[in-house]
Amino acid sequence: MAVFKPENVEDFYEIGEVLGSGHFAQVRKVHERATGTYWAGKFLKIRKNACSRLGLDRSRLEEEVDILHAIQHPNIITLKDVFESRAEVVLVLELVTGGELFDFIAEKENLLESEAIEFMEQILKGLGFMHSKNIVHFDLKPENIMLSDRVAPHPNIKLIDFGLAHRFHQGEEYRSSSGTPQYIAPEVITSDPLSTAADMWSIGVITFILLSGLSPFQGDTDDETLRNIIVMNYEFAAQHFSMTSSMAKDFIQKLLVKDPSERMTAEECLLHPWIKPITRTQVAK
Ligand SMILES: COc1cc(-c2ccc3ncc(-c4cccc([C@@H](O)NCCN(C)C)c4)n3n2)ccc1O
Repeated sequence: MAVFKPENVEDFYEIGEVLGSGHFAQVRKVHERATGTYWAGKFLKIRKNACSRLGLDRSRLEEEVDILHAIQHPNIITLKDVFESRAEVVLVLELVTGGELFDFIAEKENLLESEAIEFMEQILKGLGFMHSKNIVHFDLKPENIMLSDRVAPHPNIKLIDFGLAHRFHQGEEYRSSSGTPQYIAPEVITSDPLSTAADMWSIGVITFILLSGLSPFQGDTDDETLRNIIVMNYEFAAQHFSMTSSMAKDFIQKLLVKDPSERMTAEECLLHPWIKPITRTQVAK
């Protein structure tokens, strides 16, 4: 069992304002007493025993911490410290101040293709790095993609929330029904073995949203959304995609593929002409 620092987190950090909260977790701004640096503290309630339904399972949290320790990348949030008290664990994380990509899109409705490409390239670099270490996020969505500084001309992307992430071991078969309906791959719904390809489906959905402001499979209920995914019921509606390049639509179509083995990988996405246009000299050859 992983051992986290038993010291009181408040001996080292002044606890500040709430940045956001979820079921069993709250994110707060924290001020490091020794250096004056600001960080983000993710405060998690941990189940007191296996029978309790209140709080998060500790083994799940240990996997999240192991994964965060294993992936140091400019486009993935950095974990600095972990403290544990009676029924609470605190992850001290790199603070990002640009908010969620979700809010950035909401304010702009949809992005220019050039802006979407810049964001997508960074997301794919972080994802490609994770996948190269056999780590899969399993909950990619605009809310879990944050911007370092939204007013910067080229905001830096940070992937967060590895609460559903999994590190695959050689030959392991892994199934999970967790995730957010709008973004989950068909194989998650049908409880088939999962792989890094499940993240690539989510990237297809996120790209569709970045360019149109619409969610390709969203129905009036979660059941309807899941049905739409299984039957691949989506379209590039003319009124929302009339100005979208054919390359962008080709990129999405090569990700929203039912067979996981046929989907583009993160590395293939980074070489797709929508992300990496063929240069004049390449054309001349
Ligand atoms: C590593 O895992 C997480 C990191 C963070 C994180 C890391 C750094 C950081 N700097 C600022 C914030 C922040 C700012 C406003 C709201 C939130 C949070 O409540 N919403 C994040 C997305 N949500 C859907 C998990 C987080 N964060 N959040 C949040 C949730 C996580 O599961």
